[in-house]
Amino acid sequence: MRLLSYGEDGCLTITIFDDDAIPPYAILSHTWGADTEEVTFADLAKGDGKHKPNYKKMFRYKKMPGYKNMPGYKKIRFCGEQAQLDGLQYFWVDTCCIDKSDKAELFLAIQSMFRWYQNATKCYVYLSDVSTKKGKASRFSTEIDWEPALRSSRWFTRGWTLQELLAPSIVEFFSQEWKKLGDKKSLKSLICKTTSIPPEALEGTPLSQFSVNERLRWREGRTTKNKEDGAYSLLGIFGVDLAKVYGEGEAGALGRLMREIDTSQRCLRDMRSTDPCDDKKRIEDTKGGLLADSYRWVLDNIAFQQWQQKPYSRLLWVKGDPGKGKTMLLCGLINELQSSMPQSAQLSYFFCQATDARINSATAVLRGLLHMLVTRQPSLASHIRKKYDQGGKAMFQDENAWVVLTEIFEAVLQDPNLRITYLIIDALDECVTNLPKLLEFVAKQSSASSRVKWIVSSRNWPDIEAQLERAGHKVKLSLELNAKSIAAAVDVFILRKVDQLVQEKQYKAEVRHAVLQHLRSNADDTFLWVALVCQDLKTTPEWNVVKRLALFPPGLDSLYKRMIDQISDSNGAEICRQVLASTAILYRPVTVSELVALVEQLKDLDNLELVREIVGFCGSFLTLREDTVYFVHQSAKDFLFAKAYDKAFPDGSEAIHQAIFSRSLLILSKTLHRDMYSLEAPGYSIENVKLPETDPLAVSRYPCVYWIDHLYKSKALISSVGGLQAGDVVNNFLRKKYLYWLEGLSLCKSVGKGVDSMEKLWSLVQMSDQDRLAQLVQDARRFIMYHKGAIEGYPLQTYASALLFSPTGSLTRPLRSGMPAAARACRRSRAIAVMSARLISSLSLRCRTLTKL
Ligand SMILES: Nc1ncnc2c1ncn2[C@@H]1O[C@H](COP(=O)(O)OP(=O)(O)OP(=O)(O)O)[C@@H](O)[C@H]1O
Repeated sequence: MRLLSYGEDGCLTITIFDDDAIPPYAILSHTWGADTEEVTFADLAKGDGKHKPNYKKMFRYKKMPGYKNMPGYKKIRFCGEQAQLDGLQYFWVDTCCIDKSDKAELFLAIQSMFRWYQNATKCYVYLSDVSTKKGKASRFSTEIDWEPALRSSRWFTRGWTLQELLAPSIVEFFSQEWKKLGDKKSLKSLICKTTSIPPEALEGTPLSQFSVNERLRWREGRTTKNKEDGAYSLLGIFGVDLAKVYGEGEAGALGRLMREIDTSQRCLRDMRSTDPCDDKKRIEDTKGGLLADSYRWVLDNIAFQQWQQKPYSRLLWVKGDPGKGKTMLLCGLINELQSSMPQSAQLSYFFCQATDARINSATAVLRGLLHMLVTRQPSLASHIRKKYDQGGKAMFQDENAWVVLTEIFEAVLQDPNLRITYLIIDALDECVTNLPKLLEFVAKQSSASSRVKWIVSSRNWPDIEAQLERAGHKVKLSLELNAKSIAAAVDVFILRKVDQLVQEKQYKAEVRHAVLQHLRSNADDTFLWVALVCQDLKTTPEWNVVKRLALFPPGLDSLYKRMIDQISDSNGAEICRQVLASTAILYRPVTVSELVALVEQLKDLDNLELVREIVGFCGSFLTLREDTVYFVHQSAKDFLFAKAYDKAFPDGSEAIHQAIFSRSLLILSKTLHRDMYSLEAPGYSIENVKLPETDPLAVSRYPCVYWIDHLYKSKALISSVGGLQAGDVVNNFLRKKYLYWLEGLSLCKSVGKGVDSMEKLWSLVQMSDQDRLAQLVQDARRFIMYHKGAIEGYPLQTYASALLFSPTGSLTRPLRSGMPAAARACRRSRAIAVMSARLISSLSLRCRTLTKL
């Protein structure tokens, strides 16, 4: 990048900087005058022919006094002097910092322009048609009201100035007399009215959060000298890149731009497995809301400060026992970093949760982090597109996904234009799939770039410790070693919780005192213990509170044991146990209606309120948020498996898996049928599918995606007792419902998961010794693998191209989705008639055209 500066002798100098060594600079935004008026790069370089631009090293151009008489020089001087006033040595002006005679350089500059404006410390808008000192002044002042002139300034009508307004964080407006009129913050309402750009876009909300149509509307009424620039000036705003083909015309350039935006949005959609912002909100909400006074201690912590301030400290590892507040601490740190970091920095985070299959694997972590990074800095998408344009959506999901994602991630971290970046991963210990790979990646990459800082959290697991030990530049923050700070934070938490109880339950002073005392003496610096006790007290009448306190022993495990004993001794013990055990083995949290459908014992309860009540009885383990059932905490689930297995699963967890598998197939057999969303046309794209008001798949989504996982875990197929029977059930289902199931998977956007599930089923039947079933499964597995793309994009292609292009000997082909033969024949002849009519009309049109020619 070339930058201008004034030497001590007052001469203008131009210097070239490598991308990774660009000093702070100011940037000018203006409208171009006639070509003869502007100072060009050639004007500056004139007479200095022996120096050719060289991007490798810095060098200086000698001053040339000739350009000083040019009108365009005034704005260069303005920019330089204003930069000096703001303590900035360097500044950039497009008229003379780009050598436009060099086409390659010009194209590169167009590509880099948004970033150059974005990275500028300040952007000065020079308004040559706005004056503060001419025309009619008021009786008391010589100044005139410049607002009308600003509103109708030419600056608001040009194409390129749109990105110059949006990209930099600080944009200051100046009149032709170099008088400051305000900045984009103080002039926000005037700018919004003039441009119809919403205030959030001026305040730094990432542009990707505005719809494509909305961003396109911002350019209405703006023009550019070259027609194609109308499209090229939007590249940075949409975070895409295009080859510059001057001569293709505006429509051609806009058409290419729209196609590129479309592909890049599809790529981002395909990569998205979750929205970590939503996960963060949900987690905070499920855990009862974030209390700032209970995490702020970390801001004064030496290890944290060392990580924050020292360039060589790049990885902060927050470690602690269950319930010590790590997740909430990271939520708080994210908030603090977001509000204190410069606008040019960015933050990407991910919360692992073992209970949720979407967010408990190493690939999900990388996908989540990458997605957030690219949304914040769209230019990084080029690293993903290189792979995506070849491999499509499959590259995020298939067996090679980890390899591909790590390659992309490494390229992103090495990108010289990567902004200062904070990467945060919570609960590494809850990454169920491929944790060792993730740890190795973090350990290696955390020292790869000085622009990237990491925070990770986990329990005190020796395996994690051993892997992270390999990372250089790391700092450890052990919650146990900061017992004093944690104790104080837990005390604040206790006070807040007790005050809430006092308010809600109107405790007398002595009850309040007793609760406070008990919590303080038994909490053992564990937030979770306090939260669980207070949750129980919420449903305890005041007269019984003091007595009940004795039932909460110190220590998380003792508390959980007490809770499970209590459930076992209650009237509804069996139904509660079923609900608890089923929720513990489900692959994701389910809604109350889904739970009713999946748990046999609940099926006769037609009143959902009763089911919510039952969940409430398991209240110390389960919690309801937005009608979805969650475990109160991972440690509660861990306790059931590790320390109360016999009580929760007296017949083994396989029995619960089998029960859910059976219910799943029952639900699917009842609800799956052809064209469940009435799409009708085989060409109906999944992207246009809207959820019907009453979703026929509402309770079938979970079974659709996970029935094979439950079958697998139940071991029913390979059991010597019920193996054959289970085989028959599967055989029946596949013969009658296989194609409907594929359509269902497509509507649930889970065809990729379906492919993995069929692999699992295939490996299972191979162990089962059931040949007929094995042949059917192998064929069905091939079918989904070969037609994955078509079915994924167009649910009804399951019955069209997928069947049409499968071999005649295929076992899946005759399944024909259970449609009676007569109806099939009738449908086929109708389809043939329609196709023939279309063919004839297209042929006759071509004949007419040929005759005319
Ligand atoms: N800053 C805080 N504000 C509000 N609540 C908090 C805070 N810190 C901890 N808690 C309470 O403590 C509970 C446990 O905290 P958290 O889930 O963060 O622990 P953890 O160390 O991540 O546990 P684990 O390792 O078992 O996942 C939360 O559910 C919440 O109720």
